[in-house]
Amino acid sequence: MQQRVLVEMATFSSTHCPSYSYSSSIKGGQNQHFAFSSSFLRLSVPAKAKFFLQSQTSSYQSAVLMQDGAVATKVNPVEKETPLKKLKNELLSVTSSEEWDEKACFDINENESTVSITVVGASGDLAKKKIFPALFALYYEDCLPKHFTVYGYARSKMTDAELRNMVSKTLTCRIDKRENCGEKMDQFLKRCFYHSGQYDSEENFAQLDKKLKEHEGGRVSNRLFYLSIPPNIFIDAVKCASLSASSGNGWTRVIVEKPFGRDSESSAALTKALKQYLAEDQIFRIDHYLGKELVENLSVLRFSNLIFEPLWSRQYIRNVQLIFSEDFGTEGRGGYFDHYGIIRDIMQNHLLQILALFAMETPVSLDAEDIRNEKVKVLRSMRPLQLDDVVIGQYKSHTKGGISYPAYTDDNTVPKDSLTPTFAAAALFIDNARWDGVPFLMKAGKALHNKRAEIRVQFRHVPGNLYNRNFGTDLDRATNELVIRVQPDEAIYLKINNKVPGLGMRLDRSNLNLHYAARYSKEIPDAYERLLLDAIEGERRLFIRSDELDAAWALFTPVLKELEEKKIIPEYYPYGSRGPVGAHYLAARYNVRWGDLGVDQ
Ligand SMILES: NC(=O)C1=CN([C@@H]2O[C@H](COP(=O)(O)OP(=O)(O)OC[C@H]3O[C@@H](n4cnc5c(N)ncnc54)[C@H](OP(=O)(O)O)[C@@H]3O)[C@@H](O)[C@H]2O)C=CC1
Ligand SMILES: O=C1O[C@H](COP(=O)(O)O)[C@@H](O)[C@H](O)[C@H]1O
Repeated sequence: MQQRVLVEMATFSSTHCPSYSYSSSIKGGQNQHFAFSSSFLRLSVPAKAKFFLQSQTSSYQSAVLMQDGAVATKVNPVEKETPLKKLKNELLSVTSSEEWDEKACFDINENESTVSITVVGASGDLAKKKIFPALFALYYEDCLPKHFTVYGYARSKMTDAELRNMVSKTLTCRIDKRENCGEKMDQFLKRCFYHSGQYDSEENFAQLDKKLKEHEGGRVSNRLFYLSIPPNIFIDAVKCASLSASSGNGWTRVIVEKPFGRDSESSAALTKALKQYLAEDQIFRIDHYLGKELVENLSVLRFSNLIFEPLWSRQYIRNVQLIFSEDFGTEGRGGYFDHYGIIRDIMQNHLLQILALFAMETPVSLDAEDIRNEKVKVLRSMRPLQLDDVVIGQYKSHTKGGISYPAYTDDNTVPKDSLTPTFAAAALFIDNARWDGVPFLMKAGKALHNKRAEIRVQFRHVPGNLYNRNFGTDLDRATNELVIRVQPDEAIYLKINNKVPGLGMRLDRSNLNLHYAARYSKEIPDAYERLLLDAIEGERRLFIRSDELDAAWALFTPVLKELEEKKIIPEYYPYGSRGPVGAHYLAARYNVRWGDLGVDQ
């Protein structure tokens, strides 16, 4: 008996979804922009056909091995008219017709497959603020498959109409495309439903399953569960969703929100528990910073510009700074935050992910596994953070212009004697040939003077600089600095020295500036849009693999334990200030000045 495998083909057509392109991730593909389309072909074929398909990179631009040995192939869009016939003929040319079962071959076209997206924790903050608006934006941009249903699931009692009313208050339209917005919203809301249930009730999830099946109407059903719930109930929800509401004939994927544990042990326990119910390739651990436009652009900047990559090492780079600041406090999330603190909330994930993309070696390809392999390697080359290399702070109340701003511990859900840091600065090092000795400084804080996320790359001094005397004693001011402003007001600018026009010889500092708002009229999509679309597409590049997570926790767990065991008291800083002065001393120890605090930022 021949071993049989499942082959899945998706034909891509040029939809209106402009924000999405697969061209970059397809080996041998041309630079075409094409996007999600739900036309699938699923075949049960003899195993040898699988290898045939994988070799057909000209007709089938990529063949990706999926769970259970299935192969997902993406078909060249120009051939989208005849995928079934073409594939069948080509399969027949390498196998005899009796070898494959005609009955097991079925065409899952637009009318026969569906995607159900269940937002678990639909009544919560993240669902309202980010997930429903992102789903609507995808719908508005024509990026969702033809047949999709959105289900809200939570314990709160709500009717479909009440959910729709709640969701409608959060939806906005793209600034540059307001046409038919109201109409589109109504259409989207009609596809949204609600089911009330407990997170640990298989019975309640079975009821959800029944409702999903009614919407799926016998089509091949693909199901995405977005766990937008507190971490202590992740496992219950995964267990119930997987046992009682998995798809019977399509894929089932689960997006898991951070925090993924609070140290190495709890993270490993979470991974182990998740893997009781899901395979690794069904788990999509989200770090929404990876979906931000300028974070995605990091690889393009590095690997498609000749001028940057040669400079990307200890030879030319003096230090790298990863800076996150928010101009508001924990506001309503104090209960969650106090258990985690800023190092776990921002540094161990968002900033470290940016660092990994910034510092990794060139991946073999743009495939998810190749990129994630390189990220793991660089994380594993890093030295665990030392207590001496960390400064922590906590905001205290402050009155400015007659307005009084609260202290962190004024939050009712935070213990009055909490030592949880709301600010931290840290110096990290990568012990590999490229980065040996280069400090990677991180700074993250809440209730600071501004809201910003950026990467600053400070280059070395020009050796034997002919113009040294024009700079005075402050040579640092004359060095080049590359700033990648992730948010707000996305930009990439390079600080250079130039001559002030005129007869004299005065030098000036100027910015070569790629300012996104000036360069592109299109609004930048929210990170959650990109990530949701990727999860629907099965694209894992921007999600965290379990070994990445282990490596990330290994760097921070010892110092987090030490801070807690030694009950290190944070340095208090006023709400709305630039944070504790200790951050400057830490940077100074490595001859660094924070770039965001200079006169010409
Ligand atoms: N909010 C944000 O900005 C961000 C959140 N996250 C992560 O996303 C997830 C969701 O966040 P968020 O929406 O803020 O969370 P919420 O605290 O708003 O919780 C979401 C929903 O879960 C249910 N819930 C809350 N507490 C409990 C509990 N103790 N036991 C059982 N159910 C509970 C509630 O629904 P009901 O009572 O109706 O069942 C609530 O509406 C969390 O893991 C969070 O860490 C990550 C990044 C940013
Ligand atoms: O994950 C988190 O991120 C937000 C900041 O996200 P942003 O996209 O608005 O920059 C932060 O406020 C929150 O504490 C943290 O959990």
